[in-house]
Amino acid sequence: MIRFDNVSKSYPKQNRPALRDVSLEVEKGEFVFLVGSSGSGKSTFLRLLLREERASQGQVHVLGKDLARLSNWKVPQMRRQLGTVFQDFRLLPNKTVAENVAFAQEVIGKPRGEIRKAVPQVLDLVGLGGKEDRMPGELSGGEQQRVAIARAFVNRPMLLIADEPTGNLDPQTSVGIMKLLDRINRTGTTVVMATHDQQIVDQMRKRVIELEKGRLVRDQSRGVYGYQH
Ligand SMILES: Nc1ncnc2c1ncn2[C@@H]1O[C@H](COP(=O)(O)OP(=O)(O)OP(=O)(O)O)[C@@H](O)[C@H]1O
Repeated sequence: MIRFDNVSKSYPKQNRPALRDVSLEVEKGEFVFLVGSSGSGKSTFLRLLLREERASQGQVHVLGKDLARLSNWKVPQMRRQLGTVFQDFRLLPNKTVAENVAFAQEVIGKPRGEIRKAVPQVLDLVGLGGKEDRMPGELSGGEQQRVAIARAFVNRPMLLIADEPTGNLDPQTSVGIMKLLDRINRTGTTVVMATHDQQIVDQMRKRVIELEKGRLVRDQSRGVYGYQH
């Protein structure tokens, strides 16, 4: 699903790389937490997966494709197989819950009939049945994140990328969101989630990858890497 081979990423005018010599693999169906303090490189890692950034060195493979060799016109096609969820939900404020979710299908040209069927199904799955016609501003943070997850999941992505999805939520609401992400993972969707929330990481008992100053310093399921401070 994901393979990083000796990946480094340097941004212009930064005196140290955001990622340094990172190698790892994530298999289909895994649930992986990406942890590390602020500035450790988590968002950079996720941006490389989405090909919003390109590696300075090494190879990034996603869904079997070497992203450096993927032509620009093929990037949207690759991204269609990925779902994304962010801390700030990123919903369209002037569209209803159902329209927000439908939009993800419209942009990839799904037929109307299919959209009409899929949207209520996925809203039921995330626990928002009956709220189809609400506007995002009328929902709690947890509900807004459920809409965002429904939107990310409606096209049945192979890989769901979540960047601090519980960052704006209280602990109880966060637990509900994590249960939902776990359910989605159990349908076969691989999940990679960056988080600062140690409590969630402890509760969920999933694979944990830790970055520190751009280096991979811990991969819980595969032993400790030999990085010395
Ligand atoms: N677009 C950019 N241009 C220049 N430097 C960047 C850019 N994005 C990130 N960086 C730098 O790269 C390093 C890693 O940042 P990154 O955002 O990947 O970390 P992070 O672990 O996601 O942090 P946070 O938890 O605060 O979101 C930091 O030193 C940051 O300043």
